Amino acid sequence: MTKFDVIIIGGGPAGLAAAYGLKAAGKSVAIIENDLWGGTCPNRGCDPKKILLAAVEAKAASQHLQKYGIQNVPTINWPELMASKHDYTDGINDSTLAGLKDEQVITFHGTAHFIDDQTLQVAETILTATDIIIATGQRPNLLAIPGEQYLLTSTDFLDFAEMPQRVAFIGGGYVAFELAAIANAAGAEVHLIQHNQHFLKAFDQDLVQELVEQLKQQGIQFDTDIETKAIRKTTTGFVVEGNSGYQLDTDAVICATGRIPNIEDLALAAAHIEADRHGIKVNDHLQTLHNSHIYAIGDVVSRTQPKLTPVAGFEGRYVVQQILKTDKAPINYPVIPTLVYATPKLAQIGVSAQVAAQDTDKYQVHDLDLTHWFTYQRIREPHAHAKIVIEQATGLIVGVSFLSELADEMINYFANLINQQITAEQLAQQIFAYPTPASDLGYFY
Ligand SMILES: Cc1cc2nc3c(=O)[nH]c(=O)nc-3n(C[C@H](O)[C@H](O)[C@H](O)COP(=O)(O)OP(=O)(O)OC[C@H]3O[C@@H](n4cnc5c(N)ncnc54)[C@H](O)[C@@H]3O)c2cc1C
Ligand SMILES: NC(=O)c1ccc[n+]([C@@H]2O[C@H](COP(=O)([O-])OP(=O)(O)OC[C@H]3O[C@@H](n4cnc5c(N)ncnc54)[C@H](O)[C@@H]3O)[C@@H](O)[C@H]2O)c1
Repeated sequence: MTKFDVIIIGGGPAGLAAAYGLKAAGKSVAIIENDLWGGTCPNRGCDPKKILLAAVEAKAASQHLQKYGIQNVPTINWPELMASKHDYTDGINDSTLAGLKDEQVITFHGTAHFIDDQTLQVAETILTATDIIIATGQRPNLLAIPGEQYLLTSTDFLDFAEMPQRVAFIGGGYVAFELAAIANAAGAEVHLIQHNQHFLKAFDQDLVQELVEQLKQQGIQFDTDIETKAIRKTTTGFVVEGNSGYQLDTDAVICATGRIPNIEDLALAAAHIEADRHGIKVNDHLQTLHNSHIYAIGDVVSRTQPKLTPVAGFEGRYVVQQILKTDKAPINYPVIPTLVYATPKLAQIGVSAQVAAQDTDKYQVHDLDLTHWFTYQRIREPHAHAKIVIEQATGLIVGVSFLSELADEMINYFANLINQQITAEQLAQQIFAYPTPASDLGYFY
């Protein structure tokens, strides 16, 4: 039996942040991973998606400049683009593992499960630790319907050797929107099948509708109020069968109906760890409910904050401080930006315009059509729109919704303004390079 100060289960962004922090502080640290080192984000999530998006963005930028100096819209060469993705992703597992070994973090490859609240087993190896951190993330939720064996996931899509002629996405959340935009730009006939009429629930619904309209104009078909009942294989492809006689012929069906926590293999009961369908239950120190020395971090945690890479890293760093006892305060999340990487991008942070509208004594909403602002006109974006929520008493920006190709950059500037509580007067004391998206910031107050 080998004993460590800390054992971490899961080698994704959450587990790695904790491992490096604890090792740097002198702890003996082991980390266990049962699949690819690096986890979801760099292997089959954020990063590969964003590499594919590079070509999609270039195509969209050219499209917007037709008749404004660019002739002919480029086409996406999918195999070349996929090779560019592999250039990056193929090395992640080995480089992550090498990085851990360089720092003398002890690595185990295999599926970990609890024997008791201080003991874990990986294959034949028994490990014990003073503190244990669960960082096992989530996986796609697959619909339990006839033909479920034909359902593909975001992981399959991000590895497509060829782009199918027709692709159907089930779901109306982040994954469906982002991957549908990529497939459509790559030339596929795309359907997005949603069981109700509500897309991207956490975002400003006016801006969501504007995004949907733009994606429709680009060729994506939105099939709403369709409960998917079955997937049937045919000689040429698949048929998606839904209520009210819905039938869609397609070549690939991607199930994007949310993600579920990786907890089944952990034998949580052996350590009296409680979980629900959203993940492991923790207190506001990220400790599991009955064991103060067992923590859970990242996507596997049952919590209201969005399940994103920077949140996983934040929790990893927080738990390091908890274990080192350098910080005893409950976790205090900053305001967290969220972003849908479609064409265009949709971003949100802080108080939404809908919430602000319920309390007009407290908030004021600036509803800004940005289409004719120099920044957006220069690149000939067909439509750019922001809603800025200002707190009346302080004049501070407390919430932003942003729809534009530039929303990914802008939302981070706003994250900084909001989290640092920067006033219009303080901003006026700064000089930004001009003309840039950042040099517009003063006009949003
Ligand atoms: C398609 C897609 C796109 C995304 N895009 C973005 C984005 O643009 N921006 C963003 O912020 N977030 C994005 N995300 C979310 C982001 O990937 C996750 O929030 C992040 O990876 C969470 O990190 P984590 O360490 O908690 O979990 P993970 O990265 O999932 O890592 C958990 C690790 O634990 C391992 N594991 C599981 N069970 C066991 C076990 N019993 N024993 C040993 N190891 C185990 C898994 O193999 C995995 O490697 C995206 C996700 C997907 C699927
Ligand atoms: N840009 C980003 O930051 C990013 C990108 C991709 C994924 N992610 C992360 O991954 C998570 C999962 O993304 P996702 O799009 O799979 O989930 P999601 O929760 O964003 O969306 C799930 C969608 O599936 C629909 N749905 C749920 N149950 C259904 C059912 N039984 N039948 C039909 N439709 C159903 C929901 O109405 C919703 O539209 C996100 O919540 C986020 O944490 C983040």
